[in-house]
Amino acid sequence: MKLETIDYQAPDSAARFVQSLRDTGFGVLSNHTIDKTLVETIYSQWQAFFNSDEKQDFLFKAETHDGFFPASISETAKGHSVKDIKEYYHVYPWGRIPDSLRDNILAYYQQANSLAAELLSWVEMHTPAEVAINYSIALPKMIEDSHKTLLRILHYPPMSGDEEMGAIRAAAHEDINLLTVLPAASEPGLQVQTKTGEWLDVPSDFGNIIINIGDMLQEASGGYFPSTTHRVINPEGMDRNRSRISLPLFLHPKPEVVLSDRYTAESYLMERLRELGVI
Ligand SMILES: O=C(O)CCC(=O)C(=O)O
Ligand SMILES: [Fe+2]
Repeated sequence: MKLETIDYQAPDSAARFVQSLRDTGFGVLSNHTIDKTLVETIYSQWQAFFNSDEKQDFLFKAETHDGFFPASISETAKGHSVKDIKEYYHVYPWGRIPDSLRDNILAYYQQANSLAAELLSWVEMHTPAEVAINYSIALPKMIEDSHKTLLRILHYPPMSGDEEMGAIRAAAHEDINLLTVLPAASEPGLQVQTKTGEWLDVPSDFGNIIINIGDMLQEASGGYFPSTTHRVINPEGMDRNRSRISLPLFLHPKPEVVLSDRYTAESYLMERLRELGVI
């Protein structure tokens, strides 16, 4: 298995992109619509925010899940017992955002959300009829005006040397949502698991956009589109002293959207959050 980078502007990009999602759960796009300078500015602004004490004024609210999640309460991946080495901030357009960071991060949210809607229409277009018949509504419609789509700014701090045994930046997991869109992070480390169990580096050239399938699309497509396991490994050598910032947008349908005979988006999300121990 190989993850090749697909030129978003190429004539056959939609077909190649959807084939890549189908084969690996991942797709990597170059030459896309997201403003790279904006991403760079966001990385440096949020690095400064995570380095400051201001983050403590934005501690997440348990009822709404917007705001800052410190490393001490950050996630333990499903099936794992050791916490990930990360802290993060949840941005929703309706949620709390520090004033000085608001304009850029919301501009990014809009850009990533529109690209994601287009990519979902590519997925819809290249879904075989016998699978598409089970989509309760068109995939791009599922996320239209959704208040649930979440932009997470992740900060993986430099390694201190006293991390818990076995802890890594992000333990192996699958995403819960429909699709995840993220710009290649400020440092490498993201890996995807192949069908035969090996770990493959996701190309991390700055400027590329990485897209992966989440469990909700797997559920809605009756398993046709696989939600693949991925993780973020710890840096080695001199890179241990470096932080890593990444910016995944998790596309979530409106709560009432029917995913399958078994689940709506809301019932699916609640079940998964309970398993994660975050509600
Ligand atoms: O930091 C990354 O590159 C990926 C993070 C991730 O997989 C997640 O937050 O679900
Ligand atoms: Fe993930």
